[in-house]
Amino acid sequence: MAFPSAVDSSQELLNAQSHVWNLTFSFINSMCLKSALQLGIPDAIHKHNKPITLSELADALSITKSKSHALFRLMRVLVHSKIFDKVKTGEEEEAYALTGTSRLLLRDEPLSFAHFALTTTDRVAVDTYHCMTEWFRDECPTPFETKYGRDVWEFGADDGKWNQLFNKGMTRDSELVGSIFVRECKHVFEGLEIVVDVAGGSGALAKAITAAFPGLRCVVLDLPQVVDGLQGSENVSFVSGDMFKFVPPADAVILKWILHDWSDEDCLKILEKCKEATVGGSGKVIILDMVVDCEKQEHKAIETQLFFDMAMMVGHGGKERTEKEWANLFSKAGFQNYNITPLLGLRSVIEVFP
Ligand SMILES: C[S@@+](CC[C@H](N)C(=O)[O-])C[C@H]1O[C@@H](n2cnc3c(N)ncnc32)[C@H](O)[C@@H]1O
Ligand SMILES: O=c1cc(-c2ccc(O)c(O)c2)oc2c(O)c(O)ccc12
Repeated sequence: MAFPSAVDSSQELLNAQSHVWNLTFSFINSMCLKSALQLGIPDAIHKHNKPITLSELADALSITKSKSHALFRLMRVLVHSKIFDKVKTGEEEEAYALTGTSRLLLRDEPLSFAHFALTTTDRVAVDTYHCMTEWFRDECPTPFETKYGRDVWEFGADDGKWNQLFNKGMTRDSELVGSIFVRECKHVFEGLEIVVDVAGGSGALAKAITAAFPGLRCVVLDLPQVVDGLQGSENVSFVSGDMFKFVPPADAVILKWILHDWSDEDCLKILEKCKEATVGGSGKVIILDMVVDCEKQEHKAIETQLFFDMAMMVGHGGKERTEKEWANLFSKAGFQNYNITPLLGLRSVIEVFP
């Protein structure tokens, strides 16, 4: 039998096969996480107040008796991927406990990541990856459009369930990011009286900012399906509209997790509207997004950024950008200067000045 030319020993062949097996089954990690969230495993362990045994967990989740061995196997994968911990509670007995990761997955915690994980693993999003190959050969802007015949925002206007799931995931992320942003980046808000959060979703970031800086007013601009019916407050107001057409005037404009959704061409249009909005072009734009760096970061962080980049390509026709790509964009949009402050894990605050 002829071996492929790059594989010149049995050991290398077996390693290569194992590597391919691992990659082809990698989606199982996402699907096990999704199932754990849908079954409510993190919440059941939390509610138990101490490590929970398999049979206690099966009872708490109302698992069909004959499936309890399947639950053991699901938990084994989740312990392996460090979502849960397995601890000894007696001579023989073992029980499951939460880890730092699963604490973030509790549904009703203020900074829960559960809704976000349920959005990215939802069938609506996952099915688009099956269309990547078809998309490479068709004329559609994104695999999302190859699959659904319209873009993700038009889809959200039609599909209330997806719209709600997506917005809830974003809201929780903005609560998490907002709490850190206002604590770590006070300097960003100095001298500002009114800011617009462009495509600011349901206003979670605006609420965090105005709570931390009571002298500040924040206008949240987003599409009708997101902001219609939302109640403002003394310092937060909602405007329904299209950021490609009009951005309300302000001292500064915030764009959190917006520009990575769009192509360079669309980003230039958005930045142009933002520039016009900042008092005749003299205010700054505050961007919260990733700055990709494939040299300085460690392997897993790079992989996460590359996954995000694919998600942006598949879902939106957007991309994650390196500092050089950001700088290029700012210069083309007519800005003179920028300043990057790493904020939270993989994301940074980028202040852009006219
Ligand atoms: C990825 S979400 C980010 C939401 C929010 N900034 C956050 O980080 O939680 C992108 C947002 O852009 C909004 N959006 C998309 N197209 C828009 C447009 N043309 N004008 C205004 N908002 C838009 C979506 O409705 C959505 O809320
Ligand atoms: O994790 C995300 C996932 C997606 C997403 C949407 C539709 C899809 O079909 C898809 O495959 C992925 O959208 C995001 C987004 O728009 C953000 O700004 C930030 C994070 C995400």
